[in-house]
Amino acid sequence: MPPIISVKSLRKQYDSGFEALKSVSLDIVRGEVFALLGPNGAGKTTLISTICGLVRPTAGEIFVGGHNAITDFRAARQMIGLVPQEMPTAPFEKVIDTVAFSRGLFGLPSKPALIEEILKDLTLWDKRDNPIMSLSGGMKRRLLVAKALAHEPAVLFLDEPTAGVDVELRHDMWRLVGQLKDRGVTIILTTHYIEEAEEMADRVGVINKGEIILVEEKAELMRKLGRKELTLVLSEQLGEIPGSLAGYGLELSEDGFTLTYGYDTRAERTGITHLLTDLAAAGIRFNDLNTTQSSLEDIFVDLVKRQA
Ligand SMILES: Nc1ncnc2c1ncn2[C@@H]1O[C@H](COP(=O)(O)OP(=O)(O)OP(=O)(O)O)[C@@H](O)[C@H]1O
Repeated sequence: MPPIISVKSLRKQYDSGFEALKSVSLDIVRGEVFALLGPNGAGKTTLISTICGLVRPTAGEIFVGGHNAITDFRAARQMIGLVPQEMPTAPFEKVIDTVAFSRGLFGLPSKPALIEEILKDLTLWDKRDNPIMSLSGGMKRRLLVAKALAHEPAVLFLDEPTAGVDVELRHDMWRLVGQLKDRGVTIILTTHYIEEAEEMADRVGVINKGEIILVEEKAELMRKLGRKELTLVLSEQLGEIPGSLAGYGLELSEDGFTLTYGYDTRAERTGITHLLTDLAAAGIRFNDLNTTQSSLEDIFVDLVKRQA
């Protein structure tokens, strides 16, 4: 199946001369949830804004559902719903009117049953006749999603959907993304919260300094780069790691009471049995042990650091 979005050698140089995107190429698979991760200033918003036609690229091509987003802007834009980070100001407008208006902007006939369904899905139906300014922060966020869905887009962009919201709303957003995906909507979200990508994404792309440095299935990424750590809490303080254990690459904590052993989760032989035998031979005893697996967060920080 052809990708629903295809970005080819996209460059964006702002008028200041700053190059925010350096030859970015990326395909988005129909129906997937794609999380775009990157530190502040990496180019996430620039990339999204360029695909959505809000920022003009300096070079490169963008196709949305096969439509060239530059020469056939209207057809491409029609397929996209964009949930921005902030509410455009129309404080006195009624909730239901603003959502209906968003649909009208695309020149589509009104469809009250659809607007009702969207507002109900987003638990805003009871507030439909209230002015926007009377909504709580969380409701305003949901209203932004409702507006973006009003013209029945095939692709939904969520720019930092849960920045600065409480835990409950964050989980609501995650559930909502799941429901939309089930209905076949392709979702692209930017986030600083790795936990969010870990929770929702099928694939993860990492952007840093205007370049996509990695695109991978989330599960594959965690399998490939994931490391496990075995931590041993020692019974007695250890001054230094004995020479007989030098080959394991152990780390001794400053207080001399914790030994950490990192191993590759893919390795067939992790060496733990040998390590424990060698520890016993060296007379090192421990009271407790635990293992931890590196999270997507560790992997991400490591990747970005490597490129610094
Ligand atoms: N209109 C502009 N003119 C000049 N430079 C800009 C403009 N907009 C963005 N930039 C620069 O381009 C770079 C990428 O910005 P962008 O907003 O795309 O990053 P981001 O990854 O979305 O960051 P954040 O996570 O902080 O939102 C930044 O260095 C930013 O200062």
